[in-house]
This record gives sequence, C-alpha cells and structure tokens, in this order.
Amino acid sequence: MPKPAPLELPEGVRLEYLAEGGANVIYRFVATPVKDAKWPVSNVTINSIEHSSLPPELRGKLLRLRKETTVNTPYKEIAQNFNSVIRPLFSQEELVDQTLIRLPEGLIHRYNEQLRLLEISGRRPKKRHGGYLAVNEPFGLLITDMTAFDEPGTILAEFKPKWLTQSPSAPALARRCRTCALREMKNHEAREVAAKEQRSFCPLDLVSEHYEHVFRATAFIAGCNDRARLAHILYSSSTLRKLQSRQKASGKVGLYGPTGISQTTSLGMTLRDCTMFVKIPRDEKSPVEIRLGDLDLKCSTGGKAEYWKYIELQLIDGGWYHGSHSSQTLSNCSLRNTPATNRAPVQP
Ligand SMILES: O=P(O)(O)O[C@@H]1[C@@H](OP(=O)(O)O)[C@H](OP(=O)(O)O)[C@H](O)[C@H](OP(=O)(O)O)[C@H]1OP(=O)(O)O
Ligand SMILES: Nc1ncnc2c1ncn2[C@@H]1O[C@H](COP(=O)(O)OP(=O)(O)OP(=O)(O)O)[C@@H](O)[C@H]1O
Repeated sequence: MPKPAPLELPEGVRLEYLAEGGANVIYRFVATPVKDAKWPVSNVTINSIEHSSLPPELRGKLLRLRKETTVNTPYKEIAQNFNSVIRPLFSQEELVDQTLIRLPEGLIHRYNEQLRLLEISGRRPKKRHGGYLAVNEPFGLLITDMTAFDEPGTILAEFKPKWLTQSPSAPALARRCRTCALREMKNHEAREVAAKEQRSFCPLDLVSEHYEHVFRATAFIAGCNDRARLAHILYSSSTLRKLQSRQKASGKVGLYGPTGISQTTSLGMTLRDCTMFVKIPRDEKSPVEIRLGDLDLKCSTGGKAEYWKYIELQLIDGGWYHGSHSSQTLSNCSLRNTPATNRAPVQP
C-alpha cells in the first residue's frame, strides 16, 4: 500500500510561541479566520483557543519546529527513528506522539523574525538567544499537547527523569548516582564563575520502592503544589518503571558504550534525557495522563559518543562519584549515606 502523503499545515494558521529547548521551539495553534473554505475557523483570543475551530488534525496538538544546530538531523529522519526505534518500546498512551507536517513556504522566516522580537521583548529565555529555526527544514512535527491551558483545574508537572539506574561504569563505592555526580560537578564549575547552580531531585529517589523517597523527589518538581498526590502518582507509575527497565536494557553507556556510530548508545542516551509530562486533573477520580516526550534519537556521531565517555571519565577521575569534594557536602543523592556493604551491585 502506498504511504499516505504527509499532512500539510494550512496557510492561515497562526502560531503562538510556547517554549523551547536547545534544539526545538514549541508553538500553540491560534485559530484565525482564513479564506480557504477547507479550514473554516473563527476568531479567538490567545489563551482561550477554540479547538473546535481548528482543523481536526491540529486539535489537541502543538507544533514543534526544529532549530539550526550542529547536529541538524532532519525531522524526516527523527520521525523515522521515532517510529522504528522508540514506538515499539512504549504503548501509544505513554508517548508524546509525533507526526510530520509539511510547512507552508515562508513560515520559518516569519517565525524566525518573531523569535528576534521575542528576544527584544524579553519573552525568550536569555540562554536561547541567537538560536533560530532551521530554514532548510520543510517539516514540522505535530505533537500531543500536554499543556493544561484549555482544562481549568488541571495541572501539568514536567521533569526530566534522567538516569534511573546508576552508570554501569561508576565506581563500586560511589556515593553519588550519575545524575547527581554530574550536577554537582557542573555546580562546582558554575560557582567558580558565579553562575547559577542547578538544584534537582535524585533520579534514584523517583523510582525508589520507598514512598518517602519519591515524596522527597517531588520537592524539586515544579507545577504541582499537592506533593503527596504527585508522589502517589509517580510511585505507582508503570511508565516510570518501564522507562527505567528500558534504560537498563540500553546499558551500553558510560565507559562501556562503543565509540562512534551505535544505535544502542544513541538509544541509551535518548532514554536518559527525555521529558516526562504528568497531566493531573482536579478531580482525583479522573485519569492522570503520563507521557514521555523529547525522545528524538540522539546522534552518537560528531563527537557525541566521545563526549559522553569524557564526561564519565571526568566524574570518575575527578572523584565526583565519591562525593569527596568539599563542595559536595550538601547533596540529596539517594546514595550519599549508603554503606558500601549494603549497596546494590553495579550492573555488569
Ligand atoms: O548532559 P546532561 O545530563 O546535563 O544533559 C543535557 C541536557 O541538560 P540538562 O538535562 O538540562 O541537565 C540538555 O538540556 P538543556 O539544553 O540544558 O535543556 C540537552 O538535553 C543535552 O542534550 P543534547 O546535547 O541537546 O542532545 C543533554 O546532554 P546529553 O548528555 O544527554 O547529551
Ligand atoms: N508535548 C508537549 N506538551 C507541552 N509542552 C511541551 C511539549 N513538548 C515540549 N514542551 C515544552 O517545550 C520545551 C522544549 O521542548 P523539547 O523538549 O521538545 O525541546 P528540545 O530542544 O528537544 O529540548 P532539549 O534542550 O532538552 O533537547 C519542553 O521543556 C516543554 O516545556
């Protein structure tokens, strides 16, 4: 059967900047009147987007546009990898879906202009200034909208679970997990140049079998004031456990990852840098929606695999896993007090 043609973004649809990361910018759809009778839409104000007035394909979706980066993997390849490598690992309800959509001509230039204006008006995070959309990218990605703007009372908690198991090449007597060790090393460097330090949870707490540890982790998750409710949701989240087991299965990371092109390493790193979205309705009886996003298969070429090994060596040789630096006295890593004899064996 021939493949269906990719969707096309109608000319008249306007976009509102929502957020961005290092490699992508995320937009909401703002329905505006268009001449094309195929897409009848009515006038709406920002923050109360009438989804019923959007073409059905765009309802409940956001638009993700790719930035120009050193890696520059085309969305077509990202979407193919998502379908062949990521999709089989999770169920449909556990993923922020991705669908290619062809962009109208001139759209990227218009929205690059808007990014410049957002910089001037202070609506773009400073650290993202100077990064713009890739002008040669013909596609955008329609992604599942996890925002709660259109659902009063619903809240969204968002965080990166990071490394849910210890690095396989961490020293056996480590008193820090991979994520806490790296954060503490980066904070040490930040302090030296008077830059802002990062505070976050220990990922091992997130998947702990002790509820109190999960509760401890929620102190660092923005978006949900009801920490106990969030902790209960995470404690019983099968998606979090599945992510952990998929990470374990892609264990060729740290010093053990092959150098150069390797899909196993790419997958291993991708699963350790994705985002978890938790959409919590006000009514405790309504279902909670938990999805994983930003699962673009990382590219292990271009020095990335070497960089990951270099980081691991720095953590080992620099003593960051041991927590022996004077700057590491205050840590909330779940391994910080563990007596060596009780520690779980490091994976082979
Ligand atoms: O190195 P880490 O663990 O700090 O993770 C990087 C992320 O930092 P953060 O999660 O904010 O601490 C970093 O996130 P930000 O750009 O800081 O939001 C990227 O996701 C980076 O991946 P890539 O180089 O864009 O493929 C991530 O780099 P990778 O190590 O996953 O390649
Ligand atoms: N499906 C979604 N629903 C709601 N918000 C989203 C969604 N996807 C992304 N976002 C918001 O946009 C931000 C950037 O998105 P995304 O993670 O895709 O960018 P990125 O450039 O790949 O990030 P990174 O720098 O981590 O590589 C997210 O941190 C989140 O706040």
